[in-house]
Amino acid sequence: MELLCEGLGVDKERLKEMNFQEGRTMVAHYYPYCPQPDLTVGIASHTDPGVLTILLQDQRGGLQVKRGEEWVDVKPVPGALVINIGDILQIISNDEYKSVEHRVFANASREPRISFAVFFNSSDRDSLYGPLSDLISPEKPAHFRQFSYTEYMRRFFTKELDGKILGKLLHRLSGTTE
Ligand SMILES: O=C(O)CCC(=O)C(=O)O
Ligand SMILES: [Fe+2]
Repeated sequence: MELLCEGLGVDKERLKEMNFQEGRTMVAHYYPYCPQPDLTVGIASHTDPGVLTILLQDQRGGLQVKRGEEWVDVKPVPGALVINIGDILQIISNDEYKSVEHRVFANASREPRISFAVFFNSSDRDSLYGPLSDLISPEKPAHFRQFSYTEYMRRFFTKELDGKILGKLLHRLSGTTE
């Protein structure tokens, strides 16, 4: 978190106040062998809703991230952690950081695929979030409106996972703010 604040040039107390460490959740994923991997997916394309995700994947592979219009394999490296930027970081950084769209193929290998993710989310569900005031200026107005985490998660879970939903939900510049 301190590195993030340094990168953004904002006071580290600003992120501490948001209690993202306390709102962390760990999830274990188990992808069983899929005999017809061309007919389905492991996890459909999505961005993670929180601030950051730390992910440990095993050696089977299958995780991809979207770079521009291209899907790129995230090759498993023993002992390496994958850090994903989530939607909330994109919002509070006023688009300085972009959340990453990713997906997982169905597991074609006979052995199950296992991954562990730690999601850093807000623990304070009712406070209002939006771009940090230090990052807003006449040259760079707020790209997102204010919202509570409860509102954001309700919208996240009532939409199907379909690529990047954040722009459609809260982005002021896209013309589709709901
Ligand atoms: O299993 C993986 O490698 C990715 C899991 C994931 O994207 C998620 O839990 O949000
Ligand atoms: Fe994810």
